[in-house]
Amino acid sequence: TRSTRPQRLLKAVQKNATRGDPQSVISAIDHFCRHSEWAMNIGDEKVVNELNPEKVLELGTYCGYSTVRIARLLPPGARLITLEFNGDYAAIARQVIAWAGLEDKVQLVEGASEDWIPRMKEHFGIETFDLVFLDHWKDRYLPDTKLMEDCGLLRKGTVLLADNVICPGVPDYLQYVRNSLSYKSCYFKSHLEYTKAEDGLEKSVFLG
Ligand SMILES: Cn1ncc2cc([C@H](O)c3cccc(CNC(=O)c4cc(-c5ccc(F)cc5)cc(O)c4O)c3)ccc21
Ligand SMILES: [Mg+2]
Repeated sequence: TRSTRPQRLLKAVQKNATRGDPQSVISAIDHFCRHSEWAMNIGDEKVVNELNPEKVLELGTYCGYSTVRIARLLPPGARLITLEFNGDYAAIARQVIAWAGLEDKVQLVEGASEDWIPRMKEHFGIETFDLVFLDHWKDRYLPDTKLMEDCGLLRKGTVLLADNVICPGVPDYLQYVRNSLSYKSCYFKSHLEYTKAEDGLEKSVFLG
């Protein structure tokens, strides 16, 4: 059977990127996807460099592109936990993350966000996160944000960074973080990966 797109992406990484060099992995994926200048270029690097987060949660790994972009910027000892629901994507992402040499900073967990968010404390010993990157099913952004609040995983200053707030769009989540007194929210305009369609990231700081 034909290879899948994630399998072809992994082959491109193993062919074109240097093992242990995260930047070369990012360039190989950009080249493979012909990524235009993506919201990730504005959002992740700026936010991660400003924040210097120790504990990062990513909801939605896919092939590990944003995982590598964020993890390569983390200081020594910092950890990124990334949740991926789809086993095929998780298998590819593990190899992309390993190729980048970031496996000791990243923990990839297979499963659904709603199952794993309540287990962060007892399973990973994580009290609160400094940064959460939301990039999974768009109808899960809001319920999972409320779940993280209820589980006490957000502290004063925790930053939520949400991808695709315009396309495919997450209207219920946007309405919530922009109107809730518990968040200070701002929008980074960009465009959807591979296209010229408008998209953007919403950065929301939890006020406690
Ligand atoms: C519960 N749970 N917990 C963890 C978790 C992880 C997953 C998977 O990683 C997964 C699989 C498929 C799709 C997504 C969401 N992503 C998208 O749907 C998306 C779409 C577009 C776009 C935009 C315009 C188009 F025309 C087509 C696609 C652009 C984007 O950047 C996206 O992120 C996430 C699923 C549920 C999960
Ligand atoms: Mg996305």
